[in-house]
Amino acid sequence: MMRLEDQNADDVALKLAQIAVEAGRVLRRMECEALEKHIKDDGTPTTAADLAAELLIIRRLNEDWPGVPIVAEETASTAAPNSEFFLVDPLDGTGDYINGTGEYSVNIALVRNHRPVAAVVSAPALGSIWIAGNGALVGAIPEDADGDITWRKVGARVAPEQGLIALVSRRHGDDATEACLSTLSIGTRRMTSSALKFCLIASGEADVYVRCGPTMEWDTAAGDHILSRAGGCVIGPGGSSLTYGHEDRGYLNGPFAALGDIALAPRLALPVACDTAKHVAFGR
Ligand SMILES: Nc1ncnc2c1ncn2[C@@H]1O[C@H](COP(=O)(O)O)[C@@H](OP(=O)(O)O)[C@H]1O
Ligand SMILES: [Mg+2]
Repeated sequence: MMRLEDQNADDVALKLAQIAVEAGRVLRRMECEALEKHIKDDGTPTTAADLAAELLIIRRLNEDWPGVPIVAEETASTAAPNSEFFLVDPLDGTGDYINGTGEYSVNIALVRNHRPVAAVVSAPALGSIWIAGNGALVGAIPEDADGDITWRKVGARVAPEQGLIALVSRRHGDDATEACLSTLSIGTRRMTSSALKFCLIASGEADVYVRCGPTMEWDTAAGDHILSRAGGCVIGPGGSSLTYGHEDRGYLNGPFAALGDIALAPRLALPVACDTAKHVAFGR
C-alpha cells in the first residue's frame, strides 16, 4: 500500500469524498428515525446518527490508511494527533439535522504539520459535495450508490465594493462577531449552519463568515482547506492561518474570519480570544 505522505493530495481528497458520501447515506437514512438527542458538556447536541456516521468513517479511513491517527468529534478523547492525522466531524450542524433544515455536513480533513492538505465537506441533504487537494472542486452527490461524481472547479469571488454577503450561524452568536461584521459594511446576512459556510464562500456565493464564539477544529479544518484552495483564506487574530492538532487546548479554535477575498482582511479587527461568557446559543 502506498504511504499516505507519497499520495497526491487530489487523490486523497477523492477518496475522502467516497467516504463522506457513504457516511452521508447513513445520515440520510437515519433522518427518518426518531433520534434521542444528548446535550454534551459544551452545550451542543449529539445523536446516534453522529456516532453511526463517525464509526463508519473511522472504519473506512483505517482500511485505506491503517495506523494514521483519527481525531473525530464523538471519540476525540480516545486518539492523539500526530504530525499527520485525520480530523473528522461526522455530522456538523447536529441541531439542523434534528430540526430538518438540511444544512448539515460531513467534514473530513487530512492534517499535516498542523495544516490541512486534503479535505471534503459534503452536504448530504442538499446533494452537494466540495473537495480540495491541490485545487478546490464541487460536485453533485449521485442518487445511486454506484454513481460517479462530475467535478468542476470552484473559485471565491473578488469582494464587491458594496453589498458584501455575510454568512452567520443560525444557532450561535456573540457581540464580538457582531462588532467585526459592523466594520465590514455588510449588505446581506444569510443564516447558514455547519461548514457549508466555508464552501459557499469558496463557490463565490458569499464573501465573509466571522466567528468569535467557540468552535472546534473539526468544524473548520476541512472548510478552511477548501476555501483556501479556492482562492480565499481563513485567518485568526493578526491575520495568521489557523493551525490544527491542539490536543492541549481540547481542539478549541480561537476567533477567525473566512474571507473570499484577502483584501477584506485589513478591515477586520478580530478579538484575540473567544469570550465564551458572551457566547449565545440561539436554540438547538
Ligand atoms: N460552546 C461551544 N463550544 C465548542 N463548540 C461549539 C460551541 N457551540 C457551538 N459549537 C460548534 O459550532 C458548531 C455548529 O456551528 P453552526 O452554528 O455554525 O452550525 C457545532 O458543531 P456540531 O453540530 O458538529 O457539534 C459545534 O462544534
Ligand atoms: Mg461540528
